[in-house]
Amino acid sequence: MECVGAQNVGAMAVFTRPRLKPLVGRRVMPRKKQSFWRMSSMKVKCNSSSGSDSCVVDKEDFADEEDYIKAGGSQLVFVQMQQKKDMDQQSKLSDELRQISAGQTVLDLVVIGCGPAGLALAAESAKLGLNVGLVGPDLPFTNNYGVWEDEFKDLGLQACIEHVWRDTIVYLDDDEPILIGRAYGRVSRHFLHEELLKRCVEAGVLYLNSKVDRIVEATNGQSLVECEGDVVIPCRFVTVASGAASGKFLQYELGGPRVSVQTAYGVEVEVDNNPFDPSLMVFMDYRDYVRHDAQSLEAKYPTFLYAMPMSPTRVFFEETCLASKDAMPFDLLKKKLMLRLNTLGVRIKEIYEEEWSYIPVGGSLPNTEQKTLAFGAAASMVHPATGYSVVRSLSEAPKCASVLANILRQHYSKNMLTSSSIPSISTQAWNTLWPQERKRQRSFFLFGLALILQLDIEGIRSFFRAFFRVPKWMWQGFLGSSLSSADLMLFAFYMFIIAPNDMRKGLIRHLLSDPTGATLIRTYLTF
Ligand SMILES: CC(C)=CCC/C(C)=C/C=C/C(C)=C/C=C/C(C)=C/C=C/C=C(C)/C=C/C=C(C)/C=C/C=C(\C)CCC=C(C)C
Repeated sequence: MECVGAQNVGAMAVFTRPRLKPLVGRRVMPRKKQSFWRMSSMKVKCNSSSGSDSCVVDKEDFADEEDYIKAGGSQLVFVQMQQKKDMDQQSKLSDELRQISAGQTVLDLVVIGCGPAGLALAAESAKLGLNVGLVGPDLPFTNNYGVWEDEFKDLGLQACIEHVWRDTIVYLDDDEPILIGRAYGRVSRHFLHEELLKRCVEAGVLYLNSKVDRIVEATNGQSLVECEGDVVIPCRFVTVASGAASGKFLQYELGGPRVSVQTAYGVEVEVDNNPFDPSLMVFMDYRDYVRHDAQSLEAKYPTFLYAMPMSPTRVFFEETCLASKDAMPFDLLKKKLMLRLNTLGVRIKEIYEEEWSYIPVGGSLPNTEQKTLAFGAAASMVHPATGYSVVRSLSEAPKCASVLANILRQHYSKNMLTSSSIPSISTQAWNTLWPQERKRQRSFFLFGLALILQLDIEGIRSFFRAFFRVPKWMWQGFLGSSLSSADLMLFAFYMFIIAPNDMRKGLIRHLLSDPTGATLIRTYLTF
C-alpha cells in the first residue's frame, strides 16, 4: 500500500473539534524563604472549578537546598484526585499534603499521562495499596473509541458505551457483504473519562496537573520526576503512559521495524439519504466509490470507510488508511470521503464534529533494560495490524499493577533494595509487560502489517476475504491480541488453506524475503 506525504503532527494525535475547555489546576505560590515545616503547615488552597485539580509548591519555597533535601527531596505537593470537592474535603486533603511534603512519603509509583492507559494503571495500582501519583495535563479525551461490545463488557465498562449496533458489516467489493456476527459499540469519551477518573478518586490516586520535563535516576534507587516550575517528585517507579509521543523519556530497541502510520479523517453529520442500515456498524467498506474519477484515487491510496449510523439521519463517517509507510495527507482523506459520500448520494446538512486521527503502528519495543517503565502506546501496546489499543491497555492495567505491587512488596518491605538491584527490578517489570510469548505474538502482527503495506486495493480485498473466512474465534482473537503464539500459527495455516493460489504464493514469498519474516521465524525459535 502506498500512501504519501508525512503530516506535520506529533507521534500520535487524535484531534476532534469542538474541543472542550481543558480542566486546569491552579498553582499556589506560598511565601518565599520559608522553612519546610512552616510551609507544610500553611493553608493550601486549590482550584475547585475543574473536575480534578492540583496545588503545587515550588522549589524556591525552601530557604535553601538543605531544607529541600531534609524534606526528602520532595517539594511536591500532590492533591488527592477528586471530582467534586467541598470545604471538609479540602482540609482532609491538606493533611495528606503535609504528610507528603514532609518527605515521610516517597511515592511508590508515578504515572505520567492522563489518557485511558495512564488513568487505568494509576487506579489499578492504587487499588492494590500502592501510593500512586498521576502527572499530566488534565484534558478531556479527544476521541470516541469504537470497541467490540463483548470486550468492553468484560472490562466492566459497558456503561461507557453510548451506542451499540447488534451486528457489524464489511463490504469488500460489489459482491455480497460479510456480516460478521459481533456487536460493536461506540464508547463515549466523556463517560470513559469520568469512569476512569472515578476509579482513580476512589482508589486514592494523587494528582498533579503539570508537564514533566525530565526523569532523573537518583543514587538511592529512587527516581525523581522533574516537572514544570521546578517541582520534583521522588518515587520508586515511574511509568510513562503519555502515548506514542513519549520518546523523550524512553529508549527503544535499535534496528527494529520502521514505524508506519494509520490515518483517518472523520465527520459526525446530519444527512439526507443515508444508505446504511442504522442497526449495523460498517467496520470496513472497501468498495470503490470513486472509480469514475480520473485514475481512481483508490488505486493509489487504498482506504476504507468506517461508518457508525447513530440514527437514520445522524452518522459518523471516517475515511481510514489502515497503514501506510508515510502518513496519508488529511486533505486527501477528506477529499476521498467527500467524493465517496457524494457518489453514495449522501447530502450533508450539518457537521457536528470533525476528527483527525494519526496513530503510529509497528516500530520497535522499548528497551527493557531502562529503569523507567512504560504502559499503553508508549510501551508499543498498539496492535500493529489494526491500530487498536484502548481495550488492551485497559485489560492489562490490573496485571501490570499487580506485578508492580508484588515487586515493591518483595524488594522494599524486606529492605532488599540496593542500587545494583534497581535495574533487575525494572527488568522484572518489563518482562511481565513484554514476555517472550508477547514478543512472538507481536512479531506475527508486524509480519502481518508489512504484508498489508505491500498490497494494492485488489490484494487487500482478497486478503480480508480470506481473513474473515477463518473461524470466528481466530479472527476475533487476532484483532483482540488474545491468540497465543501457537494459535497464531494455526491461524496462519488456516489463512493459507483458504487463500487463493496467488495469495498463498505471496504469503510464502513474504515469509522468506521480508525482514519481518526472518524476525518472525527467529522469535518463534527463541524460548
Ligand atoms: C479514533 C481512532 C482511535 C481511530 C480511528 C481510525 C479507525 C476508524 C480505525 C479503524 C481500524 C480498523 C477497522 C482496523 C481493522 C483492521 C483489521 C481487520 C486488520 C486485520 C489484519 C489481519 C492480518 C494482518 C492478517 C495476517 C495474516 C498473516 C500474517 C498470515 C500469514 C500466513 C502465512 C505466513 C502462511 C504460512 C503457511 C504455512 C506455513 C503453511
